[in-house]
Amino acid sequence: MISLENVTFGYDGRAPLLQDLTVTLGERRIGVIGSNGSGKSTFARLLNGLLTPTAGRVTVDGLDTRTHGRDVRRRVGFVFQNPDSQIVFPIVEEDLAFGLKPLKLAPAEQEARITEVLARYDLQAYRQHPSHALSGGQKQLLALSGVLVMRPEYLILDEPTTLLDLRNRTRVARAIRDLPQTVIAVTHDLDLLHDFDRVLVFDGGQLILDAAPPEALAHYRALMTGEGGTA
Ligand SMILES: Nc1ncnc2c1ncn2[C@@H]1O[C@H](COP(=O)(O)OP(=O)(O)OP(=O)(O)O)[C@@H](O)[C@H]1O
Repeated sequence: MISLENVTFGYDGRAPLLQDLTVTLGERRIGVIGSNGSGKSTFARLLNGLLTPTAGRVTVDGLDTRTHGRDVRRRVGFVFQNPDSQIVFPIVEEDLAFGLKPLKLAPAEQEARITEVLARYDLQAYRQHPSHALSGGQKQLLALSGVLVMRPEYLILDEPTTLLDLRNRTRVARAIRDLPQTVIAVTHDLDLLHDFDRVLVFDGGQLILDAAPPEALAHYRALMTGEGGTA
């Protein structure tokens, strides 16, 4: 369970973006939507301690992100919006192996995990390939694979499908559906959210609605298009 208690957060020298936010995230599939600049990525980064609150606290299974940052980041995997911020090694398999290092797995287990995740996203042929020479979508899949291979208990995805074609978008949607972990996905891809358990809608740094997908998506569509009523 991830809990935010009276969380306020502002970037250095700026007025608070999020103010006095209290919310508990326990469902398996939680979507986060809202206009550009509404605070979604900031919210996501608070969930694994990449950012810490200016006031209030965020806990993951009772661990405070401020005081237990390392433990929290081990439990909560984060896939960045821009895969280039995540891919650090020049060769695909090295990049996957790097994330596994701290887990100190037996070599056979490490090998099995890497092979499985590459197969899942059709990247087997790119195992020895330079990471920087992958296409944008393949990089997004590699960034996701690099986190999945560590099997964190929670997974935060910031715009996981922006660069993907329909086949890969479907793959990622299926992966999200089938993963046993809690997944919190920030997205503008509303189709992804239809079978989610819960959707949070942000606007101007405020959590304006916390509801099941039909209600949240209809509200968001009306907000964005200026049309009242349902979607
Ligand atoms: N590192 C930063 N330093 C200062 N301000 C920032 C920083 N990152 C984001 N902001 C500001 O905080 C606000 C919210 O940004 P955030 O990235 O959380 O929005 P978002 O809802 O994820 O947007 P998008 O849909 O465009 O990705 C914006 O006004 C943005 O300019």
